[in-house]
Amino acid sequence: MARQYTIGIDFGTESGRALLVDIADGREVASHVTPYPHGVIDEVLPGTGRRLEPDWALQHPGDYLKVLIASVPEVLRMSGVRPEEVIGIGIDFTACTMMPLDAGGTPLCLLPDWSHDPHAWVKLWKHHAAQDEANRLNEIAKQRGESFLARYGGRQSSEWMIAKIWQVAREAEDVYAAADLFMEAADWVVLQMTGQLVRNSCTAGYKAIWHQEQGYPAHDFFAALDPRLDRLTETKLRGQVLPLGSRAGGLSGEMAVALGLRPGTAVAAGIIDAHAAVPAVGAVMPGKLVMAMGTSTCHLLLSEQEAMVEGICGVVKDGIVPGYYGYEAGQSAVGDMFAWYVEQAVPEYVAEAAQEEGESVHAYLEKRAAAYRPGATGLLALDWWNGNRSVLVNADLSGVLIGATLLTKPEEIYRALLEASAFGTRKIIEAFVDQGVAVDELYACGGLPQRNHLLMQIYADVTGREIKIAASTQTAALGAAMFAAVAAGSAEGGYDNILEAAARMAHIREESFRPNPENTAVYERLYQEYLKLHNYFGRGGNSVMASLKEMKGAVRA
Ligand SMILES: Nc1ncnc2c1ncn2[C@@H]1O[C@H](COP(=O)(O)OP(=O)(O)O)[C@@H](O)[C@H]1O
Ligand SMILES: O=C(CO)[C@H](O)[C@H](O)COP(=O)(O)O
Repeated sequence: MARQYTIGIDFGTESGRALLVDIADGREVASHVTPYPHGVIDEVLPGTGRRLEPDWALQHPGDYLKVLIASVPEVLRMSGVRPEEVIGIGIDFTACTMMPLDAGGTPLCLLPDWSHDPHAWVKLWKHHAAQDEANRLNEIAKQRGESFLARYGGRQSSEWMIAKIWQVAREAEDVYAAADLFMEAADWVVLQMTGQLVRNSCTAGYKAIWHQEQGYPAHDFFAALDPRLDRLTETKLRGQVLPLGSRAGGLSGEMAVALGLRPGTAVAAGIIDAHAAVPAVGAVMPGKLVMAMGTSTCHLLLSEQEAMVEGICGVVKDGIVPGYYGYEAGQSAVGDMFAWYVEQAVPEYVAEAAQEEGESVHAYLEKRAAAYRPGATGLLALDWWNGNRSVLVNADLSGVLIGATLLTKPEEIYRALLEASAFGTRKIIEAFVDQGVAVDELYACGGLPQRNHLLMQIYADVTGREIKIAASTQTAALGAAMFAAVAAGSAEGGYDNILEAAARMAHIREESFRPNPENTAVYERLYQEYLKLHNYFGRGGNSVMASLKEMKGAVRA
């Protein structure tokens, strides 16, 4: 039988990558990465010289199209696969990464009238400047007893759709008025490929308070937030919400030419990047916690029950795999926090020594940090360099390091940061377990498990659990390629559902990380200290971090 392929495209924080996959067995035939030319725009708005305020993080939508146009033809060229052998294309995206569009579907930032206004640009998932709106939204929803809050761990995050839209309405009323639609970047790219205005149930469910049976919250909730938001859901958020694995449409003629594929090739509804990784490691049944570890970490878990778990990002029925409640929790800086240390804080001699040894600063520090036993550094950190996503859901929180002395070495601090991120994950696991949502096995995927073995061993030791590692280094793209095979359907040689696709296409590595009982015992004690710090700075009205942030804003203004 002729071979058939799908292409999964993973739109990450810094770059997008296309992966061409053989759907018979998930073999990854070719992949190609296109860095976003504009990267993450968090200091100066392009073309204007205008400085952005702290906590802003924007992107250029043209960069996403560059990924399509550069990487898709490239994987076809590298593999020699013919267009007629590609039966589907699927995308996954960071989320909530959203933008305002005009009535023709053009992002406002691409129009000369609006390009000077930061609110016209794509707000990346880690844009945290809508914290005020998120705080107010949470207060109002709580006062009104809105039942949706329980599905989001009790709080909506500043990273998500409604807070971000409300920030536009409050700070740039003209941009808000000019926006015909607000769209997730995932859905906008699908719109560009197919001409179909559809939304996917994954971003709508996790990021925009949409519920499969109840839809969006009622008008009076939005009106209570702000009269301008009154009809938001049937105007600027309109569009049919499609379940995962649906065929959003066929590739348009123009896009087919640009990408080198057949017109009409099935395009799947989009999915959040981290969520796409779940089928890609085969974790399609309850109790398997998948950690998508990169710039940030997303924790994904399936369950047969819906429970109120503190500070989770959300629980969405059928949100990852049909038939189960899909839970998401997360840490908003993981790789980013290590990168901050490596790029901003290590002394020059470390960078020079790493260069002399022909390795990256990460690898150099990892090797040296591995020489310490748990507890030997005397350091403890809170991993809140980009706020706390779970379980405190507060972007105003910031990083802490205690125990430093005149003798503290850079590799010890590096190790303390790795440990802090592991403690953050353990806290999340405990939040699930405390509510009776089972966590039986851990799976890790994303860039970090492949790059940093010490990190993974620390995670196994801190959580006291074995960690299985994805075989693919492109799990999100592989998951997107699986959903593409489902969107194509069995009639075209694809699959009828994601369980079938996962049974054939998912792989994990033979090697896993197992906890070392001696290390686990020491980490148990350190974790209890971590909890004290966590609760001191994160709960009970302690406002140290918020005050510092407020003062910084006021002094810089
Ligand atoms: N050896 C390493 N140890 C720890 N962190 C690393 C290492 N190498 C890169 N990183 C960090 O990993 C993150 C990138 O992760 P990756 O999964 O590739 O990307 P993304 O999250 O954008 O999909 C960056 O923040 C980078 O600084
Ligand atoms: O919040 C998210 C998912 O819900 C983001 O998509 C995710 O955190 C992006 O991270 P990364 O760049 O590490 O893939």
